[in-house]
This record gives sequence, C-alpha cells and structure tokens, in this order.
Amino acid sequence: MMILKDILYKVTINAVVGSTSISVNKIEFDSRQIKKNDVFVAISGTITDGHKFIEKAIADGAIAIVCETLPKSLEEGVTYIEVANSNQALAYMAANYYQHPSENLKLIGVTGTNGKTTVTSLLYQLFKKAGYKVGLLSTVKVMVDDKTFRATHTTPDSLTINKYLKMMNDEGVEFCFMEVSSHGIHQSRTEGLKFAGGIFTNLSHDHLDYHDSFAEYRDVKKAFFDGLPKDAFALSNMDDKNGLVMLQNTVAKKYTYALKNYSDYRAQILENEFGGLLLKVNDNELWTRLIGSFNAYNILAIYGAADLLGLESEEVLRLISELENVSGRFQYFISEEKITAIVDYAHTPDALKNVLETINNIRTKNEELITIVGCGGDRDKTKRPKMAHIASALSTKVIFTSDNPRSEVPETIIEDMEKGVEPQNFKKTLSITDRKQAIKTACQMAEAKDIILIAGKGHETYQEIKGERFDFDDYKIVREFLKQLQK
Ligand SMILES: CC(=O)N[C@H]1[C@@H](OP(=O)(O)OP(=O)(O)OC[C@H]2O[C@@H](n3ccc(=O)[nH]c3=O)[C@H](O)[C@@H]2O)O[C@H](CO)[C@@H](O)[C@@H]1O[C@H](C)C(=O)N[C@@H](C)C(=O)N[C@H](CCC(=O)O)C(=O)O
Ligand SMILES: Nc1ncnc2c1ncn2[C@@H]1O[C@H](COP(=O)(O)OP(=O)(O)OP(=O)(O)O)[C@@H](O)[C@H]1O
Repeated sequence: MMILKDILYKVTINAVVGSTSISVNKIEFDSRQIKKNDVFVAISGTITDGHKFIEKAIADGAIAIVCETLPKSLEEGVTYIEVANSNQALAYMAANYYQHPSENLKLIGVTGTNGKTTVTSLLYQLFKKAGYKVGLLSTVKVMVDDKTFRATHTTPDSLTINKYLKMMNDEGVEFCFMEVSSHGIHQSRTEGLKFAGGIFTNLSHDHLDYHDSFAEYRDVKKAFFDGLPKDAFALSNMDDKNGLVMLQNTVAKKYTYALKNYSDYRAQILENEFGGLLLKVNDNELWTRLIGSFNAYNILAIYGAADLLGLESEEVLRLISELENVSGRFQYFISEEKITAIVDYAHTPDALKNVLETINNIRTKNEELITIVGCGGDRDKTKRPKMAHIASALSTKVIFTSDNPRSEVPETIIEDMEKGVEPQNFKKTLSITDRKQAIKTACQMAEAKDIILIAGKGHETYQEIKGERFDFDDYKIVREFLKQLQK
C-alpha cells in the first residue's frame, strides 16, 4: 500500500477531484487487471482509448483514476487526477511506486535501428564474465542476474521496467543494459528512469508504419539522448550520418566511436572470416568470434561502454574474445555435407544487406548463397520490395516466403516483395508461401560448400498467423532437414 500523493511525485497535474491522501494498492493501465483499491491510469492508445474503461475500472475496485480528460459524471469516493500526458504520468508513477530503482544501479540504454539486442546482450555477458551482478532488458529475454524472464517487448511498459529494476535492486545488480526502442521513447516508457549512459548504434529505414516520417523517427531517438543527465555518458557512432545529431543537444558527456571517421574509440578490421573478426581497437588487437563488419561496430560500442563504465582495458579485450553470438543473430552451423546454414534476425532492408554483404565478403564464387526471406504482415509495407530487391541482387538464389503474416494474406505480402526484384534477377527467385517447405527446398537445392541464409525470424520460436502463434524455429527446422538429407 502506498499513499497516492507519494506516487504522483513529479507528475504534471492539471486538476484533482477528491483526496490524494488515500492509500492505493497498485497501479494498472489495463482495466482488465484492476483489483480493489488500485489506481487506474487511462491511456489513449493506438487501438482503443483507456478512458472508455474508467467506469469498468471503478466497478472492479479502482479507488483513483489518472486520466487526460475527466469523465462527465464523477463517482463519489473516487479520486480523479487530470494529467497532461497519461503515458508520462504512468512512467513517473511507476518509478515512485518502485522507489526509483534505476537510481540504485547503473542503467545503460542502447538505441538505434539495428544492433540493440547484440550490444545489450554482449554487454550483459561481458560484465557477468567480469564478475558483476548484471541485469538485461532485451527483445530476446530479460535477465535479473542469473534469473531469466520472457520478454514481451524490446522496451516494456514503464511499470514492467521499474518492476524488473526493483527486482535487480533486490538481487544486488550493479549494471543493467536495456534496449530502448523508438516506440518505447515515443510512449514515454523510459521516462523517469535515471540513465548512467546511452549508446547509439545506427539509424536506417524501420518502423515507418508507426512514425510519420524518417525525421520523426530520428527525432524520437534523439529525444532519448536529450533526456540523459549531465553525469551520464552518450556514446555515438560517427560513421552513421545521424550519429552527430544524437549528440547535438545532450548535456551528457559525449563520446564517439567509428571505423571510418575520427572518434574517441576507433577500430580497423584486420581479418574478417567465418571464424570471426580480428580488429585493431585503439592500437590494441582484439579477436572476436562474431562475424561481419557490422559487428565491428557492435564490438567497438561495447569496448567503449566498458571503458566508460570503468572496466580495465586489457581485461575487456580478453573478455570480448570469449563472447558468444546472441541467439538468432548470425547463428550458424555447418552440416556433415559441408552446407553452412545461417539463421539471422535481419528483418529490415539495412540489416539484410549487411548480412548478405558479410556472407558475400567471406564466401568464394563457386559457393552458392541461397536466401530465404519474408516480410511481416500488418507492418511497414514499404520495406517489402526493398528487401526483395536486396535479397535477389545479393544472393545466387532466393526463396520468398512468409514471416509472421499476422492478419494479412501471405501471398499478397510476397507479391508486394516481388515488385522489388529487377528483371535480370527474376530467374534467381522462387516463391513458397509455407516457410517450412521453403527451408526444405533450400536444403534440397544446396550442395556441399553452399550457404543457406534464413533471414527475418532469428530467435523467434513461432510464426504468427491471424492472431495465433504456431511453433516455428528456423534453426531447429534447418538442422533437422539437413540431417535428414545426409546421404
Ligand atoms: C503499437 C504499440 O506500441 N502498442 C503498445 C501500446 O498499446 P496500444 O496503444 O495499442 O493500446 P490499446 O490497445 O490501444 O489500448 C489503450 C489502453 O487501453 C487499455 N485497455 C484496453 C482494453 C480494455 O479492455 N481495457 C483497457 O484498459 C490498454 O491497457 C491501454 O492502456 O501500449 C501497450 C502497453 O505499453 C503495449 O503493450 C503495446 O505494444 C504492442 C503489444 C506492440 O506490439 N508494440 C510493438 C509495436 C512495440 O512496442 N515494439 C517495440 C520495438 C519494435 C522494434 O524495435 O522492433 C518494443 O519496444 O517492443
Ligand atoms: N551494428 C549493426 N549494424 C547493422 N546491422 C546490424 C548491427 N548489429 C546487428 N545487425 C544486424 O541486424 C540484425 C538485428 O540485430 P539486433 O537484434 O542486435 O538489433 P536490434 O536493434 O535489437 O533489433 P530489434 O529491436 O528489431 O531486435 C542482426 O541479426 C544483424 O543482421
């Protein structure tokens, strides 16, 4: 139980009806979760409006309502708080309710289009190896030191974030690495948190189904850096054309990393092969099992962050060489028949291009590259032809297939993709709606030394069709087919 007044600290309040000295049990923003003496925060969402459920919340026991517009008729005995922004109010209320857990550890936020999961997960691994108690809030999973929890979002809602951070406090966690998505920033999920550092990976075409324009998407990311406190660090990628923009208005201490441009943390790729990367980082040689030039950026960001967080440079170099790739991120194996199968989460044009270029830089001319790729339903349609264009231009064969069609007809998504294929590349492409069948066909087509890339789903273990999730694991399926095909 907490006093409502205390939970409202720092919330921008327009009007109060009733007493704020009442005891409330917990905070909820979903009327379906309301129990007796809870406070209900009404949020106007993308599908519906929480304000429609105020009456229901009261009927189910809510004792206080936080909303942007007061209902026409007010219930006796219920406290109403009119706020400027419910999402923001929720974020401050969550931090107050859980006693500001972000202030009791070093919280590092990683934002950008690609690389968030890789950078946060590797930082988690690195700090664990260095002997610390560590937390992780990522798309793949949430870790409270050694305890694993299922992730529902890249950046969960503010109540969930604070709940996990409080658990981390209770476990004695010193560092927490969290992914900060543009949806998360836009919906104020990270507001009221005290960050000790922010890392920018890169910015490319993504989420234009949600944000109105690229400029808005960029400014949302920038807002995260604008909000960092003075004693935090802001570490940005100078090889990305928006790297400087991120640092423009922040009061945090600014640091940079790059492969091509002048920066605080610099790297040069000395070797790039299927076994890993050899880098020269600020005059030291660094070996990593991670593959591909984009991972040189991730490694550099990790190196910089570890340095800024006080880890000793030599130890960091040693520990980085022990890091394992994140599940579903360039996860690969080589079959008995010497066919290489790679599963990668690349589901944006940029990420797909990176992965394909990485493979093409490593493979020889007589090794074929068969790519299996699809695009999600109910999401940004403009990336469909772009991804098909990239896949068909950079592979020897391509199979277009389904990737979480959701409420859409999968064949229509594939047709949208096919529009991006240039005429001279048509003969390389094939469309097989059923993803399992597409993987099987690729396995049958492949010969020794060929490479199969299955892009888009990475660590996901389901296929989402018409609101239902069916078991589906690219890595498991390709392994089984390649095993069956062994002669
Ligand atoms: C588009 C989007 O971001 N939606 C998020 C948003 O929900 P919403 O705005 O759609 O909510 P809504 O359904 O309109 O409902 C409005 C309000 O009414 C309430 N309600 C609703 C029904 C009811 O009976 N009673 C009730 O009180 C809801 O609890 C909500 O508070 O707020 C919810 C609570 O925080 C999120 O769970 C939800 O994420 C949905 C599930 C989602 O898919 N989000 C994705 C797009 C997302 O956030 N992705 C990013 C990463 C993307 C990436 O980088 O790939 C992420 O950080 O995960
Ligand atoms: N620094 C990078 N630059 C470009 N591409 C990258 C980078 N790091 C990873 N990728 C590619 O993007 C894919 C997604 O990587 P990762 O999961 O780390 O990104 P993310 O930002 O967490 O994306 P999401 O929020 O959608 O999970 C990887 O599988 C890889 O192909």
